[in-house]
Amino acid sequence: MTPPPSASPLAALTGRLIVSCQAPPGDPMRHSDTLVRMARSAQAGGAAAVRVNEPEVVAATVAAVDVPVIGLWKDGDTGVYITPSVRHALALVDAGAAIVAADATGRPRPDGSTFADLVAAVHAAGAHVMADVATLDEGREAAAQGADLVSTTLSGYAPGSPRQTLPDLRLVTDLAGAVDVPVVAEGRVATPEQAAAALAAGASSVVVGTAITAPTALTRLFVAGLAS
Ligand SMILES: CC(=O)N[C@H](C=O)[C@@H](O)[C@H](O)[C@H](O)COP(=O)(O)O
Repeated sequence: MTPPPSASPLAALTGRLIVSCQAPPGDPMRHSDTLVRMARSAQAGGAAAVRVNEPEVVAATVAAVDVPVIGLWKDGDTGVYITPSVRHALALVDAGAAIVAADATGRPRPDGSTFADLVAAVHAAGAHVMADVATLDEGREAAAQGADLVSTTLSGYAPGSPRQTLPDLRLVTDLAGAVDVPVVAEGRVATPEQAAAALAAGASSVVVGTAITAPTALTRLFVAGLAS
């Protein structure tokens, strides 16, 4: 197994907030300069890192912020769609991502590769890997395959995980007790109190997306609140 690059920039994430600066297909915010400005705002507010979709946006963000950029490349919206192949992962490293986030659920990947192949390729290219998982077993397996961080990103979205409106803090605690790498709480963290609870549950860092960077989704919540 190719050894991972030196510990930096992982140490800078400990106990800190990571802001996911993404917008879904069709959303008016899905515009490279807009997303870069979101990332700059996140940095100005104290984020330790930003999580950014697609190589073009990653490259523009890397040029605009001083914090580490976690790159992912969503391709499709079913099965393995977060950085599904080695090609996607290496494009993110080429774009300047310090950390590549990728699906580590163990489902079949479109290029027939394994998560371990992706880890080896990213490490050889000089970056780190954040494993997006849905279950404890997937997190264990991802860490055994060389992931540098394990994130609860896919809990509630991939098979075998509970559907819920709250963050999966049970999974955070279970992972923290089972793997030697930092555990990231990600998915449906909607308030500062929930973020703090995630750290207390054993997370090393917390990712917040929708609650900070998604005005369309947040507006819908208020509109629904007025209608009820
Ligand atoms: C499941 C999936 O595809 N999650 C994606 C991963 O990058 C993003 O759409 C989420 O916004 C991100 O994980 C942050 O979560 P939340 O927006 O709930 O704070």
